[in-house]
Amino acid sequence: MADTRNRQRRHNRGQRQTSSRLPFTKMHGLGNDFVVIDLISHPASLSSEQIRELGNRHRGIGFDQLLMIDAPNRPDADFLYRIFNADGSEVEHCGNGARCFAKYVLDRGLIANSPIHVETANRLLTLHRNTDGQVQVDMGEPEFTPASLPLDAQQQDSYQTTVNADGSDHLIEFYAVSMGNPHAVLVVSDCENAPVKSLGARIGKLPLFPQGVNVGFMEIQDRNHIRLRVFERGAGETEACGTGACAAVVAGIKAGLLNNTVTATLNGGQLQINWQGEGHPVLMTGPAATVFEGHITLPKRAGTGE
Ligand SMILES: N[C@H](CCC[C@H](N)C(=O)O)C(=O)O
Repeated sequence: MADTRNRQRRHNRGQRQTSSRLPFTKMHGLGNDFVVIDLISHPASLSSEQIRELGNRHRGIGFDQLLMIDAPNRPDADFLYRIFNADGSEVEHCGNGARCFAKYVLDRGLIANSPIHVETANRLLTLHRNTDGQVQVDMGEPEFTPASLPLDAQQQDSYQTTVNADGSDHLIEFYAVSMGNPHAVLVVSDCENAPVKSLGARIGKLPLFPQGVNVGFMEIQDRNHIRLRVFERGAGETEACGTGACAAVVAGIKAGLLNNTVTATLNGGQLQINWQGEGHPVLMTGPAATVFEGHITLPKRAGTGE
């Protein structure tokens, strides 16, 4: 049944007519904010320039990421999930966005109930909305090979490099983790006062990371609690980063610093992260919120009389 529906959806995608008024929903996960558009119900295509303009917090709607809901390519998925940073770059994963994705499709009846199987650029996520409204995401397994980020280095348990920021050289040590998207995790003694914006921006531009990287600054409070701030690739420091929280906890567990279930406190609130070790997926649980609905007015297409 689902596959018949998805075959029809994929067929419709081939017939894509660009709508001139495109409905959107503004959502957030712990203050990491999103514009969500449903391309199954409202076929449209957006250029990276249009995405950048929509992401502008003064001239557009404003968001950290734009999330697109579309018909899946895989027969074992209910939906396709595409993610674009505010700078217009398309990326592989967004954890806070996945929780909002689940809320969106369930609230609108695009699917009757959990579990929801969601195809991304490089993995299959499973989303469950709990009775308390929180959403649990099976984020897939972390990867540590340099090629999985990518990271231009030989594989090690941790990496060291020198970064120039704020006019001086900083020798940094970081863990490299892929959650489908790349993360460099630094352990710091004082998260509140860490140079997240200056150092995060510089690390993100290092040639070590040919496709950029999300930079996490993790303070270990005890074996079950961390404080985390993330300078995100393509968005800057955000209120929260779901994949960043997963990457940080995985790095801490792998380094023997954390237990298997950790509460991560980000600027915008808390996420529960669980990882049972290599060969297991990372489970992330947290909230999702809808803020408002609106319409994007797209430029009329030449020759269509729209
Ligand atoms: N900036 C990330 C994508 C969004 C991740 C974040 N918002 C999350 O909740 O995981 C990247 O370029 O890989």
